[in-house]
Amino acid sequence: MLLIKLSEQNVKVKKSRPVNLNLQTIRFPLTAIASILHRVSGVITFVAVAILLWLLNLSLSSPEGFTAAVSVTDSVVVKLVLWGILTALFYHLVLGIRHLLMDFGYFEEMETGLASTKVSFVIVAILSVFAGVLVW
Ligand code: HEM
Repeated sequence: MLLIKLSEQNVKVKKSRPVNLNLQTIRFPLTAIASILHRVSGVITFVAVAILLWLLNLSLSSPEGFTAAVSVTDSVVVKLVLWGILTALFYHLVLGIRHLLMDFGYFEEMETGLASTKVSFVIVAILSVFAGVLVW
């Protein structure tokens, strides 16, 4: 009996809490998405350093190694990976500079923060096209 009463009380307490666990109703603002992607691009860049150092080492090891490195980068999949790495690096760089500017007190208001995010996205898109031209 006591247990039932206690569990009824529990249910009442839980029901009165303002919870919103329906993920489909939660919308992140653009600035939050930019921030999450900045961390993701940082992790991609971190992993990419190992891949690029391996490729550099292979290309510098010997003339045969250089030919091997060239043939590795000849495949479409590897080109796509390299393009993704460069895009992530450009994203991290541009949004990182925006972040540092915010640390200095710029773009901290809602409107300027949103505007600087949009401008950063456009710059990254242009640099991403440039990366594609470099890779292909
Ligand atoms: C090899 C190069 C780099 C790697 C592997 C790297 C990696 C990372 C990672 C993993 C984070 C996320 C840390 C976290 O959210 O807890 C981060 C944050 C950050 N990175 Fe980089 N990064 C690199 C280069 C750069 C460059 C060139 C800039 C210049 C703009 C930069 C600016 C920043 C800033 C400002 C943050 C802090 C963001 C925040 O506090 O939310 N990073 N970096």
